[in-house]
Amino acid sequence: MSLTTENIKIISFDVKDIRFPTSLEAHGSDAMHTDPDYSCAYVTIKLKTGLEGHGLTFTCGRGTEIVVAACKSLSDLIVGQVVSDIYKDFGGFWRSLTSESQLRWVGPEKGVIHLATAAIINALWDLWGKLLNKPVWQLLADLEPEQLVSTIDFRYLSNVITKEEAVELLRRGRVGKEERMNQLLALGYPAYTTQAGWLGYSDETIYDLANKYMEQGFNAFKVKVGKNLFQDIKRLELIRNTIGWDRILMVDANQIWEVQEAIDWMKQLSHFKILWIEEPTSPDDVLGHAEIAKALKPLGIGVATGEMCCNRVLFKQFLQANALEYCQIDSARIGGVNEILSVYLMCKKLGVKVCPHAGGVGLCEMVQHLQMWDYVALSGTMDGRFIEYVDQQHDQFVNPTIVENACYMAPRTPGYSTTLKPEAISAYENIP
Ligand SMILES: C[C@H](O)[C@@H](O)CC(=O)C(=O)O
Ligand SMILES: [Mg+2]
Repeated sequence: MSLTTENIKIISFDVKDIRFPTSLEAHGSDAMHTDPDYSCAYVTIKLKTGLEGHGLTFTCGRGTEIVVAACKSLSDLIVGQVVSDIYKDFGGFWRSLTSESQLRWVGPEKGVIHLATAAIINALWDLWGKLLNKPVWQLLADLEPEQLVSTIDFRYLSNVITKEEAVELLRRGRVGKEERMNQLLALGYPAYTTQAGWLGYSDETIYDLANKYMEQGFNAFKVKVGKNLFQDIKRLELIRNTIGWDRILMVDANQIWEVQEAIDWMKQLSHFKILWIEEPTSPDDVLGHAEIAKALKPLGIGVATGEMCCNRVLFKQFLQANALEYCQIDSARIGGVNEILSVYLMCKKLGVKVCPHAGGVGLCEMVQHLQMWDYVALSGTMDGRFIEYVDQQHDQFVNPTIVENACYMAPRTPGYSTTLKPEAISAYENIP
């Protein structure tokens, strides 16, 4: 497709409420979300030619209908657009969604309206990949630095990163790109798994799943904590006895603690050799995270957060305040790919590792593209980084993630890997 000559209009917009009953077996459960039904608002954007882009934002069941309503409210801004005009000034188009003069009042750039933006923007990236016949990671890696930067709205970021600096980082990131691309295609990108560590799982299930994933080559495991200290200690004893002490272990509290409580709790768990504590407290509490990070650093425990960080500005503050060591971008939150790119660029500039969040439906499918682009064309390294892997609902997607030897294999099919199978939609659509 030529970006300048193509004159195809978007003719329709559809959004569906899809819910998988994962709570029945406690999949995805944590200290705060005790019974998640992995769900999504699933957007389809159709061109006059019949080509469709699909995008989604992850939800936990109830409430998906609110995100669906927000997607519908934004749809007037999409239908009738010439698609090449969007990609010519994707940053400007992104701003037209997030700064719509009346809708912005119900955000701005946060909550349900921003989740809806993510679903729509993700669909547009899927469509762009399909138009150019490239998987999104490769599309991103092939964009000229100026073109990639033009997809980003830098408003509110200039005290940390400017467009010019971003272009420069991307130019430098290109050195050795071909070699890294070949390595990625041959070996994939390392993953860790949370699938053995959901809070609602029995000891037997944790033991069996930890063994299963070790047999598949996994060397890094994440376990949920935070409900009961005694039970956490028992669970971590079980997991360490199973995986040994050479494998990597992370824990995730999903925002349950007060700041001091987080510090005290983690001191009781520190002898389990924990790489990071994830979401120890409110996802909005930048200074609280900074306090926790400072207190736990001498124990060798880093702070990870980001899956519920609402936008690039909050990420900026976390980075400015040294409040996180591991940045966990979430592909279906903030305003989709465009805004996430700005977070990667800030992390690159400030030397922070990105380890994407993927506990949810479709998140593994999407984040792999972002992290692979980062490796090939920005950070140029996998050191100390891995992508979360959760074994949920992959079979519902037309192009599911492929994980071999605990590594995500690079997607080869065009788009963002976000197309659900028609039979998944008909079986799991929630029709009120
Ligand atoms: C509700 C989700 O399953 C959440 O627990 C995922 C998460 O925190 C993670 O994967 O990390
Ligand atoms: Mg988490």
